[in-house]
Amino acid sequence: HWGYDKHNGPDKWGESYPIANGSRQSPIDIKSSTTTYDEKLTPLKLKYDPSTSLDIQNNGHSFQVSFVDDQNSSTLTGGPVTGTFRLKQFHFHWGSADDKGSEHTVNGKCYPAELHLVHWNTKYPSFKDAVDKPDGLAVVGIFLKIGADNPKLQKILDAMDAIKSKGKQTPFPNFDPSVLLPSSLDYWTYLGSLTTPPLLESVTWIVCKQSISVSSAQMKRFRSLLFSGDGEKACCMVNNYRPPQPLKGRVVRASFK
Ligand SMILES: NS(=O)(=O)c1ccc2o/c(=N\O)[nH]c2c1
Ligand SMILES: [Zn+2]
Repeated sequence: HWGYDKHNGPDKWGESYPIANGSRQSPIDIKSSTTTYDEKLTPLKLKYDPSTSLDIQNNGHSFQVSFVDDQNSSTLTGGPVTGTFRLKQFHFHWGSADDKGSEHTVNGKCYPAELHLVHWNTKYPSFKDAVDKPDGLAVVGIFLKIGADNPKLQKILDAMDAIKSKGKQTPFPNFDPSVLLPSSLDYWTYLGSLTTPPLLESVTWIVCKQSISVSSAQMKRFRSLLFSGDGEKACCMVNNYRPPQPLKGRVVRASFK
């Protein structure tokens, strides 16, 4: 099964998922000097209802908070997208140390972690129907930068003891993902893919320019999660990020000057 170590990691994914070498793969390095400001880009509108948060789980390659998505209660509209996208889940990617861990990079700079808020296009009946369509998903990426303890992460960190190993899940009610958003929603946007297998080229990426903070101590707690399941040889969940992929002629637009 795919993973992030030498024998099943990103360099090997192409053997089972040939789209790994496709024309719109993610993540990418965002070279700010080659992005183009697009005045037609409207502000991102994120409307989240905390009562839609459901549970938090360790799925063996990250941990994710899932949301009830049978109504337009938590949505993304505006920005580069047309129509209404529903929040399905959010998750993170991080490194084994503070000098790496993000998937997107900015002018070659890595961040210690990256948050992904995953939304699906309601022109399709469900996430499963949307996940393989070229306009199926919109993922908001937010960088985490080392700084002061971020109190907004506390609820997530406190739930980690209950989901230490692969397959563990626990209720996670009344969580408002808005608390994880940076103060400015200026963004870069480009057409890309899922950054994990099946690497489907269905994502409109919306990467925020402004990061949120996380402390080194808080990052250490992310790294205490396990890729492995109970009874398996313990393997720390670290470096669960795909490196930047070729741009292949794509344009990255900026919502800001
Ligand atoms: N890491 S990512 O590109 O945000 C992402 C988002 C949703 C996803 O669903 C997946 N399999 O069903 N992989 C995946 C990756
Ligand atoms: Zn992700």
